[in-house]
Amino acid sequence: MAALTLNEAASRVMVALDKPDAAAALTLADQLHGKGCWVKVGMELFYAAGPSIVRELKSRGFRVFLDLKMHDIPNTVRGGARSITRLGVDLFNVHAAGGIAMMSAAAEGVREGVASGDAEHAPIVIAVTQLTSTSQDVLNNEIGIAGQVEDAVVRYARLARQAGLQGVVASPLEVAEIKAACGSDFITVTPGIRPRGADVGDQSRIMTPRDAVIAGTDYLVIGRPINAATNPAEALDNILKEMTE
Ligand SMILES: O=C(O)c1cc(=O)[nH]c(=O)n1[C@@H]1O[C@H](COP(=O)(O)O)[C@@H](O)[C@H]1O
Repeated sequence: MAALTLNEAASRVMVALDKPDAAAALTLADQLHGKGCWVKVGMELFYAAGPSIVRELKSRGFRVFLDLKMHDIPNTVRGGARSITRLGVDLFNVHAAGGIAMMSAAAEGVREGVASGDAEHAPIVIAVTQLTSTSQDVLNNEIGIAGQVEDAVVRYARLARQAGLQGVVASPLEVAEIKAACGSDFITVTPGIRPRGADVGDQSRIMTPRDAVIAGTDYLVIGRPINAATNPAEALDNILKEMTE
């Protein structure tokens, strides 16, 4: 495998703007401006700042992953997906646990949003498999799903593919099995990234940035190792350097 250039590495990093309001998120975004990374807007920021934060980030030239993890009846998810598509995000997610009908409805909502003429492009839609905070023990003994985490993840990935979605969110630990089951073009977006020595926090299924690249993941979602750093730009630079080695 050829080593990544810094630009290639940056285009595969999605920095989670997990901040309490628009001002804090935009301060962080401005520190990352020009690096070539994506930004991710999740629940904390979106519920505080609303759709306008997506427009602000798009106007600054960022590619935006809207992480609202929709999980509802198909009709509701279809409408949500239509609204998100009109908002102009580049990628968004739903929960695979909603099943094939729900995930297909998300894809249908995207088509409707594009057909309405209000969207410039169709966002990529991916499905969350098992959250990276879920350990083998919690899966088996708390949630009550038997078997290996990887098998549960691959099962959800297959459902997402069947529903016509373009990829999944999973841990980088599961990328090889997902690609083997769903094809190399099936996109893997992987949180649970921790540089060596970084605080693991509430994550369970983790990998270093370098190992995630070697595992063949398409996108690395990185939050606290960058957004809680004293110097986020420097933290990102260090991670990009590691990814290219
Ligand atoms: O969909 C996600 O982005 C997501 C799925 C998942 O399984 N695990 C996960 O951590 N995430 C998100 O990825 C980010 C990880 O942040 P850190 O743990 O701070 O690096 C957070 O914004 C999470 O909401």
